[in-house]
Amino acid sequence: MFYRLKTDFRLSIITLLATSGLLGITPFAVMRFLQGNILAGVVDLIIMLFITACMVYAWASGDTARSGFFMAVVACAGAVTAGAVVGEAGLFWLYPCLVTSFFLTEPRYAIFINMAAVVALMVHGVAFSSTVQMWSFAATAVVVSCCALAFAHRNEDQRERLAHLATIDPLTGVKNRRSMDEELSVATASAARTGISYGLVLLDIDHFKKVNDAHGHSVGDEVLKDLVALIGQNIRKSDQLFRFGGEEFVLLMSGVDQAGLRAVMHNLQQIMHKFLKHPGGKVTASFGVALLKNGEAPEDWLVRADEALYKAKSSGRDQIVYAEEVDSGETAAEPA
Ligand SMILES: Nc1nc2c(ncn2[C@@H]2O[C@H](COP(=O)(O)OP(=O)(O)OP(=O)(O)O)[C@@H](O)[C@H]2O)c(=O)[nH]1
Repeated sequence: MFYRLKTDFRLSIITLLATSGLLGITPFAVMRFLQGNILAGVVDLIIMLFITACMVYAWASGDTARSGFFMAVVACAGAVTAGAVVGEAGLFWLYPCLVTSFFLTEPRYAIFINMAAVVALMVHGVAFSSTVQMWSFAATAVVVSCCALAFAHRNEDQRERLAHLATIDPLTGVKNRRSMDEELSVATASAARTGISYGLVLLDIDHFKKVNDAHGHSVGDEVLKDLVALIGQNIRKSDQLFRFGGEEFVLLMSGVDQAGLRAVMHNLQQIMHKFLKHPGGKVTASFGVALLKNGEAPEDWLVRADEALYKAKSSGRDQIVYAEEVDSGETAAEPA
């Protein structure tokens, strides 16, 4: 539960608004029934019921876009009804609703909902004691909405940037290990559902420490960037490259069979031989390749590719080793 609240921003806003709304409205509902103002009490009850329904729907379905939209509509409609039924005192409820609209639903919907709420109250008119008060209310409602829009927009922007930073390797611009874990799970689930075959390549640059030691870390960084650019130019759009860590990368390919995988790997190795260089000469890499088995878990798949990579390293480096051959005990290193 706390995990969902931490990771789903809109769900947390829906929960916060619903909880504070219920806590805030309950005493007024009780007071109105005690004072004999049955209509206002029933309105409060209906609003509370709708708010609860929206929150329960959001938690149960995970569809926070729809429940957020309805929550914004319910909150604003409730505030308008409160203004219409209890008059001036009810107007204050609209302000928090105008602000939260922008956190519950898309800006264009929030603007529309907020405008509709303000116009409805103005057309009804009964809540205002004078025309000046009515226009002051309209002006302050617009100012509050504009500030909320700007704040929500900035907040969304920063959340997107943070999400991007959390999944991208800053040096090479490819996705990081965290994204890889997610994508491997997606791939294994998709293979089980659709039967599409997936290939996994673990690639490790050979003697990279020597490149750093001999030419400096910045040259090493350039080699990593060149490698990523080179691979990016020679794989399909649907293939994904991840930085596994240090000088190790993972290439995830979809819709490949054993023969296709061998052709791609051979081509990649040739291209690296031809184009990947540092000031002292050629840069080579070792590859561990594994085709996803039926029903295999992502961790086991990765372990097989890692074992193949280990074999490639121990067989002299600059080699491609296929996990199937390691499994069957063949000496599988494919020489350069
Ligand atoms: N320039 C640079 N170097 C890095 C980066 N990340 C890791 N390294 C270096 O990569 C080197 C990896 O060294 P090792 O693990 O010994 O591997 P290796 O020298 O490639 O040897 P083999 O893999 O056995 O062929 C270390 O020197 C790290 O400092 C990075 O982002 N930039």
